[in-house]
Amino acid sequence: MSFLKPKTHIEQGDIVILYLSVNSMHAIEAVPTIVNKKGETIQHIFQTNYGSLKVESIIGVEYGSRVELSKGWANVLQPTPELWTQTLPHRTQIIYTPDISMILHQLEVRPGAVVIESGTGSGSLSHYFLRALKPTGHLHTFDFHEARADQARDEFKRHGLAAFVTVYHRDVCNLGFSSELDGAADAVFLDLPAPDLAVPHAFKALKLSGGRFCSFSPCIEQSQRCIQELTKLGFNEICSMEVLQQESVIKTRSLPVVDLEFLKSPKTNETTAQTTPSAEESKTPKELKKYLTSSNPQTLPGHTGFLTFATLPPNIPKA
Ligand SMILES: C[S@@+](CC[C@H](N)C(=O)[O-])C[C@H]1O[C@@H](n2cnc3c(N)ncnc32)[C@H](O)[C@@H]1O
Repeated sequence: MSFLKPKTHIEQGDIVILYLSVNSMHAIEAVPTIVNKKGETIQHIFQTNYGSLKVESIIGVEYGSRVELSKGWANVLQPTPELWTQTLPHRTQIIYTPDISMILHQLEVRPGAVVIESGTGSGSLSHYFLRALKPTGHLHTFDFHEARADQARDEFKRHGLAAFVTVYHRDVCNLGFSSELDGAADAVFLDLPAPDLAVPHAFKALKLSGGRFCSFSPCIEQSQRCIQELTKLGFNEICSMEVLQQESVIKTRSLPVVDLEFLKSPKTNETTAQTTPSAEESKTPKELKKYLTSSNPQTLPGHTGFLTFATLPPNIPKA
């Protein structure tokens, strides 16, 4: 139940983030025993690069504390959607925090909002929707892959979020969202290979008072087809964007400095020979000076997908 509200201490059954470093984290379930592949109940020992952890030992421990591993130590953290995205079991490609921040902002997801999502996938984005719309809103999430829908439903239950989400096993492109949801949604989000096929269903599901739409597509052709459908149905404020991270590395560097003082000297025919250094000389660095510099790192996170946003204005007839 560790996703539901802030807690001080780890309780049995909590999902706990075992934080070794910024690039090494694991999500573990705080239970003393587990069932192995042979069906035997065994003690829950979790292996890390810094040795093993007897999981029973963290039950009752304060969140944020440092715990001993057999060859080092780690911190035990309460999970947030951001930490979950970095540690969740991948059943599909997932959406990551930079794109998700833009999605939540543009869809104006807030407490009380009714949001429709498809596909559910690994539930990465769903956890952020749930945090934003609790305690009075609801997430309706759809996936046509039955095992994924079941796993997501089970995960939301174990995370204490079941009251705020309904998981459906359904092909939304062919069958649409449930008819009970017609005119019910404040926002619709699609992460599908053919989002254009689901746009008419999103149109139906949005409230008569209007709402926001978003589709995430790795390829621009998918976005183009989606935009054609949105335009036909009367959506406006249509906009496609990419969230790209541009990092700057700030460092003090020692750089060779060419002495350009000679440029200030008056150039007379007589003195030029003495005051102006030869081309070779002027290229020679005279000394190293320290400068505070800014540059881009060698590698930057690149393209993830195109985010297409649109608004359904109020009172568009849905005949
Ligand atoms: C890339 S994953 C979604 C990942 C998710 N946004 C996340 O962050 O974890 C796409 C999902 O869409 C589902 N899907 C594809 N076509 C679908 C359809 N027509 N109806 C419902 N689900 C569909 C797939 O089964 C898959 O689980």
